[in-house]
Amino acid sequence: MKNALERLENLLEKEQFEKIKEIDNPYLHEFLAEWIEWLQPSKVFVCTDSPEDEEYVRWKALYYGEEKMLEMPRHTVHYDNYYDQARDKANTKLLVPKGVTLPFLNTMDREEGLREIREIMKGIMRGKELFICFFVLGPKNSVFTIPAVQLTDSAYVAHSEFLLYRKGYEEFVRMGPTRNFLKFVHSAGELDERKTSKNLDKRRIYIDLVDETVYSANTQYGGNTIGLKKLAFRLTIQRAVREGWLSEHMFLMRVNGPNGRKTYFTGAYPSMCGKTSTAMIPWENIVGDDLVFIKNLDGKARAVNVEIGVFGIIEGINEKDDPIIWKVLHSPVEIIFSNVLVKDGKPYWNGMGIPIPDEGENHSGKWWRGKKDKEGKEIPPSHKNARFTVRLEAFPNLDKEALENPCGVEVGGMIFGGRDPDTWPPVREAFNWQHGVITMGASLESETTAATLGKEGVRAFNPMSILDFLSVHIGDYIRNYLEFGRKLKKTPKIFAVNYFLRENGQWLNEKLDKAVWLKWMELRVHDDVGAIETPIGYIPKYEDLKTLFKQVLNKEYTKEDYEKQFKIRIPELLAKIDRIWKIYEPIDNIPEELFKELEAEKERLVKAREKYGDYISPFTLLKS
Ligand SMILES: Nc1nc2c(ncn2[C@@H]2O[C@H](COP(=O)(O)OP(=O)(O)OP(=O)(O)O)[C@@H](O)[C@H]2O)c(=O)[nH]1
Ligand SMILES: O=C([O-])CC(=O)C(=O)O
Ligand SMILES: [Mn+2]
Repeated sequence: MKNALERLENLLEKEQFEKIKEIDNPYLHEFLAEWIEWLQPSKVFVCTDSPEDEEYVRWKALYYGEEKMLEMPRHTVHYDNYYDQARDKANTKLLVPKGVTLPFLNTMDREEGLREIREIMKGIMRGKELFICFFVLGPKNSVFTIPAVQLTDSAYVAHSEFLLYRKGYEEFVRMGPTRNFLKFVHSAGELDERKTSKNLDKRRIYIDLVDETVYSANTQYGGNTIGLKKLAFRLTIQRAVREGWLSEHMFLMRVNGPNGRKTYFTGAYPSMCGKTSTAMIPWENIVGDDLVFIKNLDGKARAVNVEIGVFGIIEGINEKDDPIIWKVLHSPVEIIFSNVLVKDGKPYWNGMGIPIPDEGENHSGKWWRGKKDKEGKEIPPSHKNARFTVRLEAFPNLDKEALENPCGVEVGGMIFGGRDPDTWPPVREAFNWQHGVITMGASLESETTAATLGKEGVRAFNPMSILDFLSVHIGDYIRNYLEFGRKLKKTPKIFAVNYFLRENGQWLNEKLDKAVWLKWMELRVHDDVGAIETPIGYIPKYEDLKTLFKQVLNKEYTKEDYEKQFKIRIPELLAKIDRIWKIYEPIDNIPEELFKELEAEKERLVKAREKYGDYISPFTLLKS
């Protein structure tokens, strides 16, 4: 039997083999040889960190038709199959050894899963080119760095990764023999004439938690295919919980306080619930918009962006609400638009605030206004989950120093939030770490969105905004969070926000109001303003918000708006605690602190109701 390197020498052209040989890692060689033999591509390309190799991938995405050029230089468009527009939860499974049970999670017996996915992927790359790419998660040369290798037959996926992640070939060369890397094997499968995945009935995303490998087949949508994004996320959550740090679905941003003070915030909101739009708010600075690692360094919580790019939702991006993104999307920096409407080489999307053509090409193929799909549903110009992929360096508001710092930035505040129509106020601060982790993070609920296949607008339990990505027992995950805070010398303050309060079908807040909540939280981190104590935490005083609304947005903030937004809604809050309690109660291995915190919060609410009634004005609490 030949060793792996000898097999690779036979499988690869000389030039490609030389690149692999540079990396002295038998575990990598074995993995590559095994999978190249199994996938049977007709051609293999190995990407080093050189600009030429990246250029090759970019060119191949056009050559194979997975991307098309747009009018603006460096802009391309990519389409996913009409039925492949979001993360496929049903076919995404965690492969676990027999006997392991993980509440809420979609698991499958590992042996059986591996057998099935291998069967699906056998020879799947015949006639296709395989790209082998190396990246790292987090900054290079740092305690946060996690290397990963991606095998894919989609030049679009590889291209996306070049925009979203730091290159890692040199890191693999430097590391030498180690098993300490994540592995991703993806094939878009057979493509139709539009170059979109055809065999959606065989779409599978299987996550092998034992071998830290993720397999993805017969799909192209980024959330199902970009290995280092949500696929790696399952693996890094497992590592984080084992090793005592946090791997989270969060943005990371700098909020600018008085006198040049810089305060960093993370924000965990579920998919399509405002991470990107918050981190991109004018006046502040973005570090990241989706994935964050947080470690205890010298007793302080320090955070890094896992990525260097944005795979952001394009719907609703307009010049007024999102001036920064708007400008970038109209400048000749490298961008992949996905699932938007294209007419005469220009991209269009729903809610862009300018007239949209009545025909063109979109995620359904040739499109005209009024076109219906097979289900009889009218097809909008762009898909709700249509996205843009771009490097952060394109943004003038990027905090470059924070992005590049190998030690990350100190976290001043951590925010949790979701789509909640009727229960939580727009912003509030937790009494302490445990109170925040339990009643804000672990109690998060949010209405479902188009980021996943299935029904939208259904209120769903989504602790820490990671339920779709969780890969460990929820009890272990929460326990790790609590312990992480206990070990810090200084804990970040915890906040909860809600941008989505509705009354009679009307939003109670405008999109930019969040700018004011951010400034308030920044002041609270440094104890610069007071607050009103309520049964569910501290809320802002009217006077402080009035000042901030004027300062930040030049808006008059009325007492009526304040009262409507910040009244304490006792029946809804109690009903929510009941729901959350019932979710956790039957599960074993939930930390007892969780039930204690919920019980205490409930008691405070019941007492307040006895004293003040069902709906309490913040002015009433201020006086008491
Ligand atoms: N009503 C309302 N909608 C908002 C607000 N902020 C963001 N949105 C909407 O939320 C959706 C976008 O959220 P993003 O910020 O792109 O989502 P994200 O959390 O980054 O999501 P992922 O990339 O899927 O993880 C868009 O449809 C926005 O219009 C707000 O303050 N009010
Ligand atoms: O991963 C994706 O598909 C995009 C994303 O950020 C999310 O869904 O949270
Ligand atoms: Mn996300």
